Amino acid sequence: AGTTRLEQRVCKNSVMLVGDSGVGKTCLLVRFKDGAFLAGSFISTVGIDFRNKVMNIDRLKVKLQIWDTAGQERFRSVTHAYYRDANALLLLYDVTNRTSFDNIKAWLTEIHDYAQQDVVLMLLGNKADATQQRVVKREDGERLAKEFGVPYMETSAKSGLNVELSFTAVAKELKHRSMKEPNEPKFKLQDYVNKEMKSAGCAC
Ligand SMILES: Nc1nc2c(ncn2[C@@H]2O[C@H](COP(=O)(O)OP(=O)(O)OP(=O)(O)O)[C@@H](O)[C@H]2O)c(=O)[nH]1
Repeated sequence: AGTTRLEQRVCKNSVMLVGDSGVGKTCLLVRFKDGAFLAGSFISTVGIDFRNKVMNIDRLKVKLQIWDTAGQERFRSVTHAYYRDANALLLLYDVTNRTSFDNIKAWLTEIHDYAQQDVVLMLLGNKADATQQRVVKREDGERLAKEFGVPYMETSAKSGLNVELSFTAVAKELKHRSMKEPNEPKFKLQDYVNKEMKSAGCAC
């Protein structure tokens, strides 16, 4: 008695997906939650929506409440209100859309203005499967991420590339922050992601 069994502890967190309209936020969430890709016509998110997912991280249940925001400008005031409750943000651009990449700096300003100072943040270059239409090089994404000190990787909601990994990395960081075991080394999100991609033999 008195000892908390690690498996029974639940760590609850809110993760928010942000980025321009059409970058693939809804598709990324659906791929992560249901393992499927929403092919066909593009239905823009209205306002905000959320889905829950429980992940097992180092024998601990990490409950993620994932908020899918509308990228369209006209819903910006709605999403602003949700930033302060977010523990983590996945900021997406579309590698086939230069404007969505150029807008990342504006998104970072918005995050700075509205989100918690210590929010876990990761930049994702989505639609990495679309090699023919690609206009933003991986190196450009890497450079930008480095400039702002944000972990980064490319994803594809269509092929599933790095989708699980991006959410796992964020969940691990959140778990480490809230329930660090004594003598546990500090978790470095970018190092974890790099290691996982390397062991998966990812050429990206
Ligand atoms: N090739 C490819 N297409 C994708 C990918 N992810 C999303 N798409 C397509 O991009 C379009 C927009 O996807 P959504 O997920 O609805 O975009 P969103 O960011 O949620 O857009 P808003 O709700 O308006 O903010 C859809 O036509 C998707 O099929 C991907 O990884 N690869």
